[in-house]
Amino acid sequence: MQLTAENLAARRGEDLIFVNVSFHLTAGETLVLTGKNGSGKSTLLRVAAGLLKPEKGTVIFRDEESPQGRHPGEVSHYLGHRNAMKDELTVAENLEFWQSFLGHPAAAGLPLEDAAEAVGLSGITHLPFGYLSAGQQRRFAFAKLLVAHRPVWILDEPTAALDASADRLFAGLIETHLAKGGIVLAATHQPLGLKNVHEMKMTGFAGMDQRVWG
Ligand SMILES: Nc1ncnc2c1ncn2[C@@H]1O[C@H](COP(=O)(O)OP(=O)(O)OP(=O)(O)O)[C@@H](O)[C@H]1O
Repeated sequence: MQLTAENLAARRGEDLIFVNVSFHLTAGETLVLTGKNGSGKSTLLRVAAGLLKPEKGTVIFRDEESPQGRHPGEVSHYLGHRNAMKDELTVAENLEFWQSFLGHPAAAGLPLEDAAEAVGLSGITHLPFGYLSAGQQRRFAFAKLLVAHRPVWILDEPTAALDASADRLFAGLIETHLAKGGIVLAATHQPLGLKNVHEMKMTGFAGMDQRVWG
């Protein structure tokens, strides 16, 4: 399994945000994007998730099922700054929606209550999402990644609004995903405590600088 980006460039409005961004990740690998506010981290993640068209370049996912390659958006979970949950629906209804929308019967995820337990919040999935605290909401947004299996996780500031125990819990869930051969592409200002992580420091239009972080 591999995720490859070649010479990506992206524009927001009139401005080119970055050019010549390339990376190659195989099963079990993580790329963390760092860089100051506005340097293009979210923009690159949105391009990888297929939510934004690149100005130039390609990003392709390949595995045994699709040796010719497919867009990673088809096989990714995207956790953005927002939680992508409806306040009026219960947690269970939200997760059921994502399970059927993102799920692939051949590679089922966890049952809802198991996913809730995995993020440390069993027993409250009957509550409307809007009743929950910011940290609880973020934990359930993360549970979305567990109810349907997808090999690539694209995470934009996954630990925003979380306490230290949730940071560790998310790091553990990410480690488990990587140990099973998953791929992670994440933007974060906080180290996630992962090992052997590649770092790409976004520097805006000037390009980027690649090194190992961990
Ligand atoms: N829809 C848009 N139209 C025009 N410019 C935009 C749009 N969305 C983002 N930008 C600009 O693109 C640049 C990159 O934004 P991006 O959100 O990718 O940065 P970031 O590195 O993720 O920042 P942060 O650390 O603050 O989350 C910023 O200068 C931002 O103002």
